Amino acid sequence: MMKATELHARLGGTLHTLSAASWALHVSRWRPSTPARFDAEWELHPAERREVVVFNRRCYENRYSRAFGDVSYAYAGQVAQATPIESTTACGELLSECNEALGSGSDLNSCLQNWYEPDHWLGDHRDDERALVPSAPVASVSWGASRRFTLKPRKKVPASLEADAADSVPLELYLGDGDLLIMGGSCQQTHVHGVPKRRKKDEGEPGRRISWTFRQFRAPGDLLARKRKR
Ligand SMILES: O=C(O)CCC(=O)C(=O)O
Ligand SMILES: [Fe+2]
Repeated sequence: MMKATELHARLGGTLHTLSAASWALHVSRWRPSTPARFDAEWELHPAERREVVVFNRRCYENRYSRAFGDVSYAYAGQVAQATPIESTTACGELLSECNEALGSGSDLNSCLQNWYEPDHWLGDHRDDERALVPSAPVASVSWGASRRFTLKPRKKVPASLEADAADSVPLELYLGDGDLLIMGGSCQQTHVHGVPKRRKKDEGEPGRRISWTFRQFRAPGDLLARKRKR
């Protein structure tokens, strides 16, 4: 996997150091939308927000979301049924462009697409499902209205991660139309991230936003092999 500094040299943008072993690379206006493409993608949002179980309570997600990829995966207490990624869709195009951007060896293979109305948001969390390849970066592409995106050091990290989490700092970004964000290193172990509720003082006009988050799941056989070892 390419180092952060190499990726930065290749893609430009701003490289943010988050801790001794975590970083985020933000490239503005990497693959911008057009009004027609944005509207067509917006139409694809599921009719209902997903019902999820958080701390044993049923609730609805504060956004629309849909999983794409070859694998169904457990997410916030339920199993999201993933739809295969078609190469002709925006999701498919952006997935191959992200893999190309990350360089040879990159094998992102799944997507969580999110649709946000101006009053939608996403709480702090880590993309740390057990089925993900932990060393693979997480790449996201945003379209539409700019939204605040926050990365915060975890309050407590296990002893095994203390070295990686050394010098942890928070980061706040605005993700605008076409922006690429790559979270790398130990980011999913050292930090939580989220898209907070919009505030009046936030940058930009309130509007709709779509994001695609690309991640790498282990091959199913690999997951089984790991389960057996436990
Ligand atoms: O909408 C975003 O930029 C963040 C999405 C995200 O963190 C996720 O889907 O796990
Ligand atoms: Fe996430």
